[in-house]
Amino acid sequence: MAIVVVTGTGTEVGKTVATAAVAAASLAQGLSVAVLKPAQTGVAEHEPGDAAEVARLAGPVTAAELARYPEPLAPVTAALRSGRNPVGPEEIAEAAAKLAAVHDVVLVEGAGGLLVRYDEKGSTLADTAALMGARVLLVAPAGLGTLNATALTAEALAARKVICLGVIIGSWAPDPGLAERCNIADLPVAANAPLLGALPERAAALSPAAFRAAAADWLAPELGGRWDAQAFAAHYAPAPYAPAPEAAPTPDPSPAPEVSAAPYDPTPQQPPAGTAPYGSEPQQQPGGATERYGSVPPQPGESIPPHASHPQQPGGSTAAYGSDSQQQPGGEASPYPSDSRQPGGQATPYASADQPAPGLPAQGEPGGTDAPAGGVPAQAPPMPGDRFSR
Ligand SMILES: Nc1ncnc2c1ncn2[C@@H]1O[C@H](COP(=O)(O)OP(=O)(O)OP(=O)(O)O)[C@@H](O)[C@H]1O
Ligand SMILES: C[C@H](N)[C@H](N)CCCCCC(=O)O
Ligand SMILES: [Mg+2]
Repeated sequence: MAIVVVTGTGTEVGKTVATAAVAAASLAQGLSVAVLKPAQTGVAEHEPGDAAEVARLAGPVTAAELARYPEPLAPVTAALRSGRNPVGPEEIAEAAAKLAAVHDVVLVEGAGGLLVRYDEKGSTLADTAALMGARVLLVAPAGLGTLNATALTAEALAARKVICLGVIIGSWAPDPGLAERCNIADLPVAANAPLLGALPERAAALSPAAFRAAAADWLAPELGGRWDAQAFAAHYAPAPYAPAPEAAPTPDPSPAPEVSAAPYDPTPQQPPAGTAPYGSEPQQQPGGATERYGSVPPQPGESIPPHASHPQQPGGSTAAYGSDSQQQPGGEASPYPSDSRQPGGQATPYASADQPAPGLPAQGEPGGTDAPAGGVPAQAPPMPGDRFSR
């Protein structure tokens, strides 16, 4: 009934694991699920491919592959080198349509990123999604470098008028760094689509039973889960930016250099090594602080609101995506809260930055799936596959 294409910012970002989570959440809702991996590369004939991995983790799905090429390469390259036929968008669309006729949800997992070539014409998964009129889930890493790849993928989708349902973080570490924490707010901006989930780093290592029990904790209600984007953002929000205190001036013990009255030399002087050559030397501020952006430097004790002009979600709020899970009080796009509390002082289900979020097991804990999902919005049971066709 609904065909959803799962792409990523690249290879090895967690598309298969995310596909398995979406499949598991759908199965738990009583939906029938098919997984189609049009071109499986880098896997020998006797080995399980990505579709089989989804079935292992998620449960009883129909797992389909159209072509398999042993070398770990882009599909068209692997096909040509192996002497086998490439698969193109028409063949993929036809197979997906057949599966969609008898399943509620069909998840089509690409190979690598969106613009990887499938055939000699240069057809890509993006072209295939456009041909099928299917929506796309984008799996992205959390860390530094993800924003550019996410924005590029979003642009490529928009250029083909393909709708991105949202972003899933393919692997969320128990000890995320500053970039990862900031990217919770920045990824939806880069993608121009909401954040719809985050899979814990060790998700694929869970037993199938633990994976199935926890999958809904990692996915937003739009994907059949109970993951709360706002609570997740509040829990992991980084501390507001605070400039390092200025170092107290230290007395210079060396004697002052003697100044000799040199005769005037009219030849141009070379700038000292390390000086910017283009006349764009940042202005030096009193006190030695370098101000690059022309704004007034903070005074001691004055704090700067983090990303005060952070752009809002499309439409000024996140309601455009059929969920208000990311909406902030007053319709503001998500700022970076400075503590782990919900507006109004209510503690989030994420007790502290040191505690794993629900469904995100701590190191060494098996599963960790029984944490309460306090504050989770109630979700009406969807019609088969309808969440993907809004
Ligand atoms: N959340 C996770 N927990 C545990 N392992 C993970 C997780 N995400 C990814 N991995 C591991 O990282 C590797 C890449 O993940 P995955 O196979 O999902 O990537 P992919 O985006 O599907 O790549 P491909 O382009 O080959 O299809 C796999 O070995 C997988 O087991
Ligand atoms: C072998 C690998 N795991 C994927 N199946 C194929 C990834 C192709 C990536 C091509 C590229 O973007 O350079
Ligand atoms: Mg994969």
